[in-house]
Amino acid sequence: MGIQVTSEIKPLKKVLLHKPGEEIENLTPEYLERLLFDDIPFLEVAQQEHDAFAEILRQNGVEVVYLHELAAEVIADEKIKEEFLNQFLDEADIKSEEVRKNVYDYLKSFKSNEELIRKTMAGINKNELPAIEKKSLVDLVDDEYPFVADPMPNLYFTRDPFASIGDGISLNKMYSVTRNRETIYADFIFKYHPEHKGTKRLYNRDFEFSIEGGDILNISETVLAIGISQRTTPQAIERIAERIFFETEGNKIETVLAFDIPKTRAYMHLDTVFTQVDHDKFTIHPQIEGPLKIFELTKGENGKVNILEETMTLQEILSKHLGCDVKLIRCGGGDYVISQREQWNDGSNTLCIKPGEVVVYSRNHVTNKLLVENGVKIHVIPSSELSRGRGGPRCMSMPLVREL
Ligand SMILES: NC(=[NH2+])NCCC[C@H](N)C(=O)O
Repeated sequence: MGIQVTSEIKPLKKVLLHKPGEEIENLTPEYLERLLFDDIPFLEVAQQEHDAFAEILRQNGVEVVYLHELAAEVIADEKIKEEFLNQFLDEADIKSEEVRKNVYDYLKSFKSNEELIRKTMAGINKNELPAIEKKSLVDLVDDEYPFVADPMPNLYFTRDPFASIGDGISLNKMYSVTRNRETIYADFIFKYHPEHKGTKRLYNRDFEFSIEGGDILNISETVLAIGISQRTTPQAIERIAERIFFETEGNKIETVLAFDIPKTRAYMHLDTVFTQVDHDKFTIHPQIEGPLKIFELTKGENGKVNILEETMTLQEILSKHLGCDVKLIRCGGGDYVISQREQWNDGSNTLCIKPGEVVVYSRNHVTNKLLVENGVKIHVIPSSELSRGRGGPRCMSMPLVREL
């Protein structure tokens, strides 16, 4: 079936996850900020929490597939493996030819493709490779830095490197250098995996401007919402609208709604400030109620995208495009301290698995109680360690198939 996602809430059938691995143990205080973490999770517990997340999904009829497994299946073909290794090495920012050669030999020595993929994700420490004789200036200067290839600790946020839209994907150009390498895996899966090759690309990783999956919400079959955020640029949104309206076939989307949101870490993606939990209900960051600046992009004449600017409250804009009176549930109930705390721990980032049923983090107990009071069924997962990466259940999942 490939990709089939036309909503945020219709019953989830198949989802892509990544269980955090050794990449988390390669975080050190010095590089936390650049790697977009605020703390170092305890891996063993993070993995237990992640397993609990996957188990709840399975118990609710969702097929769970893992990123490293799909990628390993792709590189079972020797020619594709070669291409993958070269791509990985090209983008790993390896400073010298000799080191590159050593990394290549090292990766080639892995017997298991899953372990090989895991290694590319985990990062490669200098001490895993044979020592080189330091001849070039760069080898001599670069002595302190521990890695020859950086870890990719944000991989467990599978929501961001690509996004399912209808029967296609947006293969994203990421905002940060550290996350841009994550999109190599999806690139190969959508190029070569038997179940996914040939999937329509509404955006591509070699396009110029950044866009991330956390900003992309399938409001309905015909309306796609995208945040103009710290991570996603207005240029990328206009480009994806052109691709949808004029350059690719079979799309049902008639309106791309661009939401102008603050460009700060607490608001990093659109899904950090609101997520849909039922036909007519959303959880939100209380400070996003608006009025907000919204841009409606629609198909115009002669290959031009029409843009209509409006100022509306979040309640008005969502009601208008869903065709019903939408209720907004405030994260933390709107109390300043509680909402700041719970939103920071992704209290408004829930994963809807069917209308009115969501997966939430245990630590956001005030918001969770409010959801229940509002008739939403919650599936609670442990959250001490996973939450340290600043992403919640929606960020940690990429739906591949939802019921139509
Ligand atoms: N869709 C999301 N909200 N993703 C959250 C990603 C968090 C990750 N540490 C980052 O900064 O990129």
